[in-house]
Amino acid sequence: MSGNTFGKLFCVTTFGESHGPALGCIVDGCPPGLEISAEEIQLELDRRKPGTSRYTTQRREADEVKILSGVFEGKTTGTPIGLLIENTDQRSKDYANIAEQIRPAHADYTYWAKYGLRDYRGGGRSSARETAMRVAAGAIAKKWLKQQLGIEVRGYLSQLGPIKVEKLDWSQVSENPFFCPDADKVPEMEEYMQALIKEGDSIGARISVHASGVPAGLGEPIFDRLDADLAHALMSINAVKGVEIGAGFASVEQKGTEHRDEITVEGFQSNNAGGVLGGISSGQELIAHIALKPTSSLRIPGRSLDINGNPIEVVTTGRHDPCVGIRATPIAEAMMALVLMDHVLRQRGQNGDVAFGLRIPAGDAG
Ligand SMILES: Cc1cc2nc3c(=O)[nH]c(=O)nc-3n(C[C@H](O)[C@H](O)[C@H](O)COP(=O)(O)O)c2cc1C
Ligand SMILES: C=C(O[C@@H]1CC(C(=O)O)=C[C@@H](OP(=O)(O)O)[C@H]1O)C(=O)O
Repeated sequence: MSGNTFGKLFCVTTFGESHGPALGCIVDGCPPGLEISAEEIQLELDRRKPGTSRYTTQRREADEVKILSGVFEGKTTGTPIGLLIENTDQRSKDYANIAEQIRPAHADYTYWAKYGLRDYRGGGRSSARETAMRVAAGAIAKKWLKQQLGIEVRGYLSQLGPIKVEKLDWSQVSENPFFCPDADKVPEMEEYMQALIKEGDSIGARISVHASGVPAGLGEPIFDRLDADLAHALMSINAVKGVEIGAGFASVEQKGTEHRDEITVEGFQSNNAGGVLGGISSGQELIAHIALKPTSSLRIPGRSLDINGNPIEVVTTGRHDPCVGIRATPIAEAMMALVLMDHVLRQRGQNGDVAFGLRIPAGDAG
């Protein structure tokens, strides 16, 4: 298997390269009867697409999605859903000069080592352009989760380089190109990015994703723990170098009395667990964070080798995101939604829709 499919009962396979004619995916396992339209999927794709602000890659793609199969008279039929997006603004000639060069920190070297050839036009298959299809599939999962269980998956930019976001106002997230939930931080981010773009350098970022309305009991106890599947899904996004669930690495400095989420009749009093205990959802908000590395394609010269091992100085042309994290929020949301839908279907398959045992309120902590 070539590792292009994600999920067990709800599976997504993607195909396509950044500069090929099109990108596509097959979404398999979606139950019949879900009302879904290309327009609804488009709304999610428009949140991710390139070229929408001066702080992202200037490649202009409409990312217009076509539904090829699996939907009849506006409803899913239960058969594979085929989705397609045509590439329209490739400008592959911009990459001719790096066809035989290895960009440090991109996938050029490892694709060459594994396959002995690579599509150098843009990042080829390794370009995050592929994530458009994950967002399209995620739109289906989001709609189904909301309709079936009232689950809502939302994300935001929680840090851009040195700028940390402390305030979480969900109404602000869609009001700025950064997905920043604190309006007061936006001017600082703009100023930071303008200086960075002038320099020609790039920067890392942190994205946080929450799912509300997740019932207790989703997940598996051992290998396919909900948190393990979530970490897998989020780590599979290009440029992700770290995943945290709940308190994550801050747990290292916590004492047990601080970390344990105490329970009263009102519910959980905190959410350090991030909504998962023993690999199974606790009914609290499911919370994850990801660290994205700075973009590797830079116009500032850097030392490297060509594919024959000769020392070179790489200068990358083409159109690139100065901070890939700025566009990663819808992708992280999509991956969380895909995991949740898969686990809801698995729970129903094994246990029916029955809620067993005590239900503890999520509490104010989420
Ligand atoms: C939304 C998004 C946009 C990206 N844009 C670029 C880009 O414009 N240029 C680039 O070199 N890398 C970009 N990347 C990162 C590369 O896709 C990634 O570094 C590459 O696939 C190598 O994989 P790795 O970083 O996960 O090891 C982007 C990643 C994401 C998630
Ligand atoms: C086109 C998109 O972003 C691209 C992600 C990307 C990369 O290396 O990941 C590199 C750039 O494109 P190319 O593949 O042409 O080098 C970005 O513009 C997109 O997200 O739709």
